[in-house]
Amino acid sequence: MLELVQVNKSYPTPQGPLSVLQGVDLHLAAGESLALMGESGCGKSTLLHLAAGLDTPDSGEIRLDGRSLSALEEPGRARLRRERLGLVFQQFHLVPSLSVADNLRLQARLAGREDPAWNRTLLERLGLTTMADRYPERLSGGQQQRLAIGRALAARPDLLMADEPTGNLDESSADEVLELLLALVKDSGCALLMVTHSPRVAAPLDRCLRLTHGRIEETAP
Ligand SMILES: Nc1ncnc2c1ncn2[C@@H]1O[C@H](COP(=O)(O)OP(=O)(O)OP(=O)(O)O)[C@@H](O)[C@H]1O
Repeated sequence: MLELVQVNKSYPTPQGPLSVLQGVDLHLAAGESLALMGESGCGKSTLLHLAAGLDTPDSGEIRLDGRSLSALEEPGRARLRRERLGLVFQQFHLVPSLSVADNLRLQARLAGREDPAWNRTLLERLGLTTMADRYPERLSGGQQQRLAIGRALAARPDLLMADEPTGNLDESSADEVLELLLALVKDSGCALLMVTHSPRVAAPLDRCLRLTHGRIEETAP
């Protein structure tokens, strides 16, 4: 469902262009889960942002279900993100002025795909039912990240992209959040592309890729 073909990306710096991705090929099938690992600064977030259409490559092709992202202008890419992708980042990016329940349904509402029964199930599975009327500032870090995961899944995306989703949490909250994320991804049948530093986090996923010197290789977690 997601394909990257010979993707190159560099950033301008005062010392000249910094080449981050060099001919990256990646294929993710529907329903498959993939961990993306590599040293800090090797380009994992860059790759995820390109795959989500949040940034554009210098060259190469990125396709979602055979449709080229580069053929779309930003409004088209934004619509595709809203309707097909769920995004979870290390920072939770919740809307502080919206309650837990309203944060959860935000993306589904924007995608025109709100499902109250699924929202209730998500709140329950995430252990947030009794907190539905609270505002995010009154949630713990783990609860905030669970809510961010729920928001990403509420619109029933085909692909969930997560960038170090447990990176801001202590070890026991991280384990709990990860377990929930994987269970919900499995139940909803969506594909998962997850950036992580942790072999432990990567271990339960179907495949693991390592990004080294701008190139991708398949590896054991
Ligand atoms: N907008 C930018 N302008 C210039 N350089 C950038 C920009 N964004 C990222 N970089 C550089 O590109 C390289 C890759 O960054 P990226 O954030 O993709 O790495 P990462 O593997 O996700 O790192 P980490 O694991 O530490 O989050 C780094 O050297 C970073 O400093």
